[in-house]
Order: sequence, then structure tokens, then C-alpha cells
Amino acid sequence: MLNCGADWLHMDIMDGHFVPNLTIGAPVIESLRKHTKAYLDCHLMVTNPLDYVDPFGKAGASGFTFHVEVSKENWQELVQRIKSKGMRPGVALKPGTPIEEVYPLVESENPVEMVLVMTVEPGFGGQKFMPEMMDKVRALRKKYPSLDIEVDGGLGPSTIDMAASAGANCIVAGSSVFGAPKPAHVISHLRKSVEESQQNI
Ligand SMILES: O=C(CO)[C@H](O)[C@H](O)COP(=O)(O)O
Repeated sequence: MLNCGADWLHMDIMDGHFVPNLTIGAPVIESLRKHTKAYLDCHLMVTNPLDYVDPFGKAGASGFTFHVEVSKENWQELVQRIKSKGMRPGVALKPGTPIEEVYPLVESENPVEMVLVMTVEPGFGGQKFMPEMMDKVRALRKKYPSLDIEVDGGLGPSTIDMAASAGANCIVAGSSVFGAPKPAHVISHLRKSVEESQQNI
């Protein structure tokens, strides 16, 4: 996908507990890192993200995004540990979680550097985009003009304009890209929509 124009590789880490699905862990990141210098954007859909910080740092992850729902007690320690391992901290929230829950993490003296707004229930690819999540993106963009705002779930040519015009600037796309006969065309469409919207915001 990097050859098709993608900027990052998004890695979905699922523990079979926080979400009802199990995917990859640090060993896969470590193997991948041997073959690429690409930004590995790791989304930790796990119940105990703190346990994963050291292994992911050692494996060569670039970004480490944890879920706010499981980090209410220890997000400050998490952010500090993620940064100390040379990774970029992000926070994600599920569709049912109010956007206000991430504000303290963005406004902290030691802040997260990206907010990932889930636009499907985490756990599986190929689900339908939830347009009602765009209120969260709009609220974030209004409050934090230069924050990286990522959206994940059901993004593709038919939904990108909603996300881009709301203010999302990091787009995760699975099915729409991997299932396309010409992935490069889809990536270019997504990028163009974000770039055009940024000029209008
Ligand atoms: O995190 C995810 C699910 O938890 C996936 O990254 C996301 O759903 C992207 O897949 P698709 O573009 O097919 O919706």
C-alpha cells in the first residue's frame, strides 16, 4: 500500500477481550519493521495497554494509540511511558464514548498527539460507517485546530467527504482500499478530499 500512495501502515492489535477478535502482537510488528521504515500506526484494542508499551516500543512501533475506556486511571503514566519508548501517543474512543472524555488527555501538559474517533464498533473490518460520529470530529477540530484527528471504520470514496469536511486528517481505510481493483486510485481520492477540505477549514 505504500507503493500505492499510503503515508502510514495502520496496525490493528486486538486481544480477544477488549474486542471479540484476536489479531497480531509485537512479534509481527518486529518482523515487519525489519522490512520497512514506514510509520507503523498501532491501534491497541486491548484491555491492558500498559502491558504492551515496552514490547511495542522494542518491536519498532511508531504510534501507540490506546483506548480511553480502559485507561481512565493510568493515562498519564501510559502517555509518559509511550513517549519514553520513542513512540507517538494517541487516544481512541469507541462510538458510545462521549468526546469530552478525551479532552483532558489533549489538554494535559504531557498530551496525546492524536485522537482516533472510531466510526464503527471496534473489532472487525468491513462495517458500515457511522456518520453520527462526525459531531465528535467537528467538536475536536473546532477546539484543537492543529490536532491530528484520525477516523477508522467504513471509510472509502463514498464516506470520505463527510469525514474530511468535519475535520479528520488521518484516514484509516481497510476494505475500500484492499478490496479495490486499483488501490492507488482510492488512496488518491481519499487524499484529495482531505486536502480540499483542509483548504476550506
Ligand atoms: O479497527 C478496525 C476495526 O476495529 C479497522 O481498522 C477498521 O474497521 C477498518 O476497516 P474497514 O475500512 O474495512 O472498515
